[in-house]
Amino acid sequence: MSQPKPMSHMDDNDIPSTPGKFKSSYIHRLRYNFSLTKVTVWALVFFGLIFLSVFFRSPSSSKSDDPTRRALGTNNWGGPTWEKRVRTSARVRSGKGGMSVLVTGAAGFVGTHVSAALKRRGDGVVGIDNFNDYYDPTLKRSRQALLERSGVFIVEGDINDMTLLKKLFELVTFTHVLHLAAQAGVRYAMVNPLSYVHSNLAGFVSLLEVCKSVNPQPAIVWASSSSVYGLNTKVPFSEKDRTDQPASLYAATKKAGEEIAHTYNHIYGLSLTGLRFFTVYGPWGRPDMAYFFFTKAILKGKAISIFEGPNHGTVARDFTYIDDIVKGCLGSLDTAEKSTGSGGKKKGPAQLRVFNLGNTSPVPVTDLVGILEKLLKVKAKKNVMQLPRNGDVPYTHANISYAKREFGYKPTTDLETGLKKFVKWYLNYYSAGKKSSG
Ligand SMILES: O=C(O)[C@H]1O[C@H](OP(=O)(O)OP(=O)(O)OC[C@H]2O[C@@H](n3ccc(=O)[nH]c3=O)[C@H](O)[C@@H]2O)[C@H](O)[C@@H](O)[C@@H]1O
Repeated sequence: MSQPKPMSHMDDNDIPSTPGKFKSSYIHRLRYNFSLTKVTVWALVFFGLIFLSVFFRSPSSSKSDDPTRRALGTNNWGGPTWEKRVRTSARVRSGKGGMSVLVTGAAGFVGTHVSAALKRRGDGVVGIDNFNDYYDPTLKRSRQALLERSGVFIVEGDINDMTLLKKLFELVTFTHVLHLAAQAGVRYAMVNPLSYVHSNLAGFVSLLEVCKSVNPQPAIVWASSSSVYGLNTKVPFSEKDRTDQPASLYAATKKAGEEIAHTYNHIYGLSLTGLRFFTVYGPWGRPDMAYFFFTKAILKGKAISIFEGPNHGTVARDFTYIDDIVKGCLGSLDTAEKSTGSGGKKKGPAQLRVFNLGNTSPVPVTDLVGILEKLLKVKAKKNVMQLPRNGDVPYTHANISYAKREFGYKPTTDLETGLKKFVKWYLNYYSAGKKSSG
């Protein structure tokens, strides 16, 4: 912005601010003085308001209402060293002929496990994650360190940043995208609904927009959710069952994601596979999930709320162990066909699939608590209460025959075995490093 001249240097020949109108020097100076004072006053008011809004904003409102609050350090990318790290991480192990995968949400629970598994078998992997603070970001940083040690680089950025996504595709010819970045959690959707729109809708569309334009287009495998079955009562849930009655905004955004996937497949020839995960649990899991925060509360002697259905009905979940989910993700990636479009144009029909990835063995939440009590050797303080109207559904149960047929998906870990591994990790992680469990 140009600065006003100092008063002493102003003369009658100065060009008036409104062309064509003469202003005397006196009036000009008077106006200049007056407007300078006005500008100063308004600037003070403006900066004062910014100061007040920053320092007196209530922590709860900033945490719950602003979806962008979760985006931390999204501009931390670029430069020759960064580009080299991206390229190195994406490199397929020589002689392997494997895939090169962009994993979104790579510092998340499922993202970390699948990225590590891909790298182990020789595929190239580049992660992207915005490290938001929906749950303890130090856990995400620990997962990042774990991946770093196995040679996976996680780019810090948001999937809504299309410039960043385009840059990544400029640097690497990704054959596949495993899209796991999302705002997860059923109940939090009532607290911060716009964060679901930001990540699960806008973020997904941004990613698809970039994928449809690049050449060659990658095949995309992405995380939907068992919650899309919503109020469906026909069990076990089959991919053919209705999914038009979501019980939470979270479920609605995942269902919308499935319809958006259909559109991008139809118009642009993108190969798209949606995975309906059923309550995934295990080591390095998500602290917002019941098995995780129940463990923490039980160990601290704090009470836990256990939901039950009407007339003391059982609330149950088809809890699925992380290793089984990893196998399902790898199977989906391995059987994903190539996208058919190029230059943003469809050249022929492309693959469009949706799979249930569950355990086919629902367990009541009361049994989950019983197993945790046994493993932790501590009696839980239980508050049994009616399932609140918070987006939770009473029951989930996956029919997995489609995934079995397509890529031999066969879960092998029962809840007790899986929780044993989780508890072992939990005790080790939170005691060894003296980390706080949030
Ligand atoms: O299957 C899925 O698609 C979903 O699985 C989980 O959602 P949810 O099954 O509700 O998992 P939790 O939040 O861990 O709840 C597990 C069970 O514990 C119950 N619960 C939860 C919280 C609580 O305080 N008490 C309680 O009894 C819930 O009603 C539910 O039956 C994940 O949080 C979602 O991100 C995921 O999409």
